Amino acid sequence: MSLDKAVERGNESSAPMSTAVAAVTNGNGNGTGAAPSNASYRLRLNPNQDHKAENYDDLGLEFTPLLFSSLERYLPPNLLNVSRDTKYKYMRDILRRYSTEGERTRDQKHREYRQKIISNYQPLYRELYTLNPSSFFVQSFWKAFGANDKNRDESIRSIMSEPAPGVYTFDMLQPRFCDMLLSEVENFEKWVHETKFRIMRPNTMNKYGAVLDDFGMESMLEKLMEDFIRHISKIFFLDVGGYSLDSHHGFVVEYGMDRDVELGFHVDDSEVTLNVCLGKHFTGGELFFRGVRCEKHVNTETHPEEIYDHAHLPGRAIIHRGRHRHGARATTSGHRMNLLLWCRSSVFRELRKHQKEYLNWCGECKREKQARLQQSVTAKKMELLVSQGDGGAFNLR
Ligand SMILES: O=C(O)CCC(=O)C(=O)O
Ligand SMILES: [Fe+2]
Repeated sequence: MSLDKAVERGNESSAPMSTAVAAVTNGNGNGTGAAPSNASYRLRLNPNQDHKAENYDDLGLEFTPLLFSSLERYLPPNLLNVSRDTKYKYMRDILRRYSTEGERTRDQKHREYRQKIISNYQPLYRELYTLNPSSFFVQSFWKAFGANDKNRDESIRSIMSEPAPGVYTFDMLQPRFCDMLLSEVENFEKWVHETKFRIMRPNTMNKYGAVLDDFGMESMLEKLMEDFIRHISKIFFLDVGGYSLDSHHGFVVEYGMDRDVELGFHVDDSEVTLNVCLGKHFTGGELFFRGVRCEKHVNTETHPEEIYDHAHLPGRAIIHRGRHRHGARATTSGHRMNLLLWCRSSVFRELRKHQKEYLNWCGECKREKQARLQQSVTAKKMELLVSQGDGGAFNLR
């Protein structure tokens, strides 16, 4: 089985720039003032949580305005209270070092595309666009997140099943929420059809489905990632970024005889993927998993213990590493829609560039490491035996 990488269409590098790591050079707030030379731009290692950031909505041509509000908390202390314009220029110059002009133009076009949809599409259910845990989630799910830090981990663990290593399932969405989201997507597609608006599909492997972030659900899904998925990731996916997830791609996929039928074997462009079935009635569509792999080992064979098939149930979620190879079998009757949240960590991606060998999350790297260890233990044993043998021979002499 050869494998594809499901890549977000038209927005392949949409993870935010890794300001938290790459641009950060000192943690002691020794900023250099309002007009530094290119080499002396500094950001703090940790954000100033008490600082109230400015609004940059009217300056959002080159980068998304939210990026400036988030980055402002990382400014050196002597820059926090200078004019908004000075802060803007300082941050813009830093951000420019992390993308090419082509990438910036593409991002800008994408923002304009979203803006065009959002200002023309009339949502069916406005309440879906703001995260409301008590009406979105089943009680067991959102209650698990209410505990304090230490108990939270325990209560999250208590609602999870791990049917195969690295794959977790749990009840998540209320039936009413699933129905409303299905209707909202149908309503959006009706609008797309009527207005002949050309929309971008969720990724390179789907002809159907819709990107929820593109028609107004971006901040709701970001909150879902920040307040819920990051906590899960901290417990189960520390090796691929854990709590550091900081951007997402949220979409629905649609299957049926008149839609996409199946989804080929692939890895996601994410560190952690949340996949929740919304319904409606269907047969087939099971997910199949075949082990976690890094780029180098992505096409290596599957070992029996890595084989796992998952049947979808409306409202039930499955969460896994993006690099966990998987696909979806044919939906043989009815209509299946699933909510997908690909969560990414810019910190993990930055660190990953410097890590060349033995990735602890890749099944094949782990096996190779184990084999090397075994080899060196055997070699050591041989060495000892030989030297003892020599010794023995010497004694006999
Ligand atoms: O069909 C599904 O439920 C899986 C979708 C998926 O793996 C993806 O979009 O990355
Ligand atoms: Fe996938």
